[in-house]
Amino acid sequence: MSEHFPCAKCQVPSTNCCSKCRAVYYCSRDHQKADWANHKTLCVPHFKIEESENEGRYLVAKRSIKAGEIILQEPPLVLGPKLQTSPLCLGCYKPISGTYRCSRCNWPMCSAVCEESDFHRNGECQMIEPALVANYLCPGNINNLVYQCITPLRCLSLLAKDRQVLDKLVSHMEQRKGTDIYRLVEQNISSFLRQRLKLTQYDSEHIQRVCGILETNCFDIRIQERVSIRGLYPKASLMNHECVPNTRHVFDPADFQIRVLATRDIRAGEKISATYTQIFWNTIDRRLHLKTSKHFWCQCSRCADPRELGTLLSALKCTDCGGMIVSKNPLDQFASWECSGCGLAQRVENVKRFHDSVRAELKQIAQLARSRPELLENFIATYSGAIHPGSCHVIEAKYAIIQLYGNASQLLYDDLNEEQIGRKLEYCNQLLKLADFIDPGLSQLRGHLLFELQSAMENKASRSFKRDSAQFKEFVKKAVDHLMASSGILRHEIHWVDILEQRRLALENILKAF
Ligand SMILES: C[S@@+](CC[C@H](N)C(=O)[O-])C[C@H]1O[C@@H](n2cnc3c(N)ncnc32)[C@H](O)[C@@H]1O
Repeated sequence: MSEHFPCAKCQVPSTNCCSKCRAVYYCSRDHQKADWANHKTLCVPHFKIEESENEGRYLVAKRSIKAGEIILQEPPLVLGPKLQTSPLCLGCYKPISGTYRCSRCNWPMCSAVCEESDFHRNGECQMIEPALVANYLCPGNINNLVYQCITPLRCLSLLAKDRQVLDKLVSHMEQRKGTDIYRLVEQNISSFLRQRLKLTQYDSEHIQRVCGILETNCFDIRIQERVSIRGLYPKASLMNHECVPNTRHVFDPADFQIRVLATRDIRAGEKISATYTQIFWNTIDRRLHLKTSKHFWCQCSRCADPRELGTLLSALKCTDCGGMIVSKNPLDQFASWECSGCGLAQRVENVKRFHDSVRAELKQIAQLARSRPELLENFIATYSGAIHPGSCHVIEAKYAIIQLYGNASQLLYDDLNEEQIGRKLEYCNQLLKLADFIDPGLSQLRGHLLFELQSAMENKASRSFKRDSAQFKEFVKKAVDHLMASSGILRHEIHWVDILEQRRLALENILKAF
């Protein structure tokens, strides 16, 4: 995962950077010391922590940051299973086979190496009696609910210094009281820890606070398809939300360090932000999700603009005049909607109901799409007319097609016809234009879209090989350009490194053969 940059003193490729500013690299401590006289005037950290009444603490750029720069990198404070999880190893977090158990506490794990992992050894392993573990985790009948307790237990067992960092994170205790999640924590975690596992030293209020901190501040970390865990990070968890974020983050699979990267140039004084929602969701859905899960109403520039920065993701088509119906004030969840052409008014409840029904339809179709992709294509055709081609629902359907065509079994490039490949290319280009407004620069979304564009373009080239050699060469060159742009973004993610290299070699060979 570590990238190499030239040592500021001798230019030898190095992976160790100045821990204060992270802007320069050194091959050794000696060279770092020798360069200090030069470097000290330039050594300014990327960010500082500020605080406001409305937003709590947040990160602000202390100096200008270039797109692609690493803003911060740090190990997790706490790591563990999510509230909803299938049984997994508490060391490496891969699904367990059930044949190995920790020699000290009896939890199902993968191996002796996993049972020595720090979070397990210093957390639940010390706190739960092996006999009790056996009760709830008998082979072949593992009670998944027990896994909900692991990450809170790890928080409760932190050493004093780390506990101080944890305690400063927001828990939203007051807002959570009386909610479903509060009741769930009471039943499944607090009572379980105190009554079944006899951990009576922790009162219910304390356990609730820890669970609130986890819900508010955790990052989702993907382990493999359909398996993810959660992690708290002392500084990265202080990034506030914006619906057009200026960072993305990646996790090192070896030690789960987070690395936060600037996706575009950030000016000194600008907030350093992440997104807590799905990027294609419309304004109503994003704001409601943030209010229910993170307890704030987003007021960012994308939310405040009825036309969503010109993308019209949320807009509906007026059935009277064909104009666009948008909210009169998106920051007021009760405000009515109005057609910009004829002034026709719509109650917000009707708009929500319509969006909900279209979303439910798409969800159903998406489950069948691997075997029946034409359902997605029909959905796109229908709602491009009934709403408009840039509606959030149409965009999500197009993104689903991009991911299926050329990747899913039965829908590999050899299974597709030229029209289908043409549509994948068209959708990639449309979504890249959209990304320039809502997730610009070196975002993961743009990285994925460019990668998909590259593969579809290469396939188009292969198909034109016999027909038109000039066109073939032009398509391959385009594919190479898209691959380079995609590599510039995705090379930070370890599972992409080999894939990108394979594609590079494949395209190089195609060009050589030509
Ligand atoms: C992961 S924490 C971020 C750090 C937090 N601000 C703090 O003081 O510790 C998420 C919480 O920060 C606040 N927050 C994040 N983004 C915000 C925004 N754009 N506007 C208002 N509050 C925000 C909300 O209280 C949210 O639940």
